Amino acid sequence: MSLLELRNVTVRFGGLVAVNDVSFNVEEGEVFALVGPNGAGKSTVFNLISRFYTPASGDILFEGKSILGTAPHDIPDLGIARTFQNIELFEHSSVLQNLLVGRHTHCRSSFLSDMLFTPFVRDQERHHREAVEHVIEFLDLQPYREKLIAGLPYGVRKVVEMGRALAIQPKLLLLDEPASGLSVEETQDVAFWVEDIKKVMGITVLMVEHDMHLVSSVSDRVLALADGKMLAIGTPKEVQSDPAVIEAYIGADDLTEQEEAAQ
Ligand SMILES: Nc1ncnc2c1ncn2[C@@H]1O[C@H](COP(=O)(O)OP(=O)(O)OP(=O)(O)O)[C@@H](O)[C@H]1O
Repeated sequence: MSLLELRNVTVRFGGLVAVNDVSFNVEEGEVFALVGPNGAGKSTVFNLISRFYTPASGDILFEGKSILGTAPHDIPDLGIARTFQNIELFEHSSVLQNLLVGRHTHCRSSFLSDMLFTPFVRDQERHHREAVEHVIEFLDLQPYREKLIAGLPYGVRKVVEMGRALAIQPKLLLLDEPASGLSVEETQDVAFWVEDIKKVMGITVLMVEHDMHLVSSVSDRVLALADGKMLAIGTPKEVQSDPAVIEAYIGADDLTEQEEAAQ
């Protein structure tokens, strides 16, 4: 059984087919990348798995069960955590607080047990702390733990965003353009984190990424999309040399050049 499976998924926005009959499986323990030119449907696929969107047809299975009946706020409870392209952190809270907030979406205590601070709540609290401390250690965030997000460099915020998702201790981590806006050195760090998330933490990773160098260096398998359709699926090498993929990227470049020339 695959960890995640999309079966013939189609998404429409009015007359536009943003995702067109897409099927793929993500196996436990792999790093799987979604690539494709702008507007290919990558973010829409992420938003489907997060349950922000519901497909017009098809099914999405996590650990063999359909998640289409699961509300977006219950998705982390299944073991799926995500980062966002435009970092979504509490700007005026510390790194530690942001990571703890991530954990608390997992909290199973009731309002009454919280108020009474029962042994169950104390146990949960300790468990949350331990999980967060582990992530801080893992991502080398120790120097920033008490710092407010608002004062941190962009590259560190990206790492905190990843930490917030990891603090949930997910089975599947969705990384939405983890290298966007980062320098070459910072992107190399992301490659190391992704490798360690897979090898040391044993977490399966599904990522959307434009940086093909990063994609080739960390991904086990890649799915290329264009105009909502599947173009190719396979190892990074197989996908990069696929004629349909090359064509889609060249087509996209031509379009960008035409748009630039028209301005
Ligand atoms: N909420 C929405 N309402 C209407 N159209 C949408 C919506 N979200 C996405 N689209 C359209 O669906 C198509 C796929 O968009 P999507 O954002 O999934 O592409 P993408 O591959 O993630 O692109 P990028 O790399 O630029 O982020 C695009 O044509 C986009 O304009």
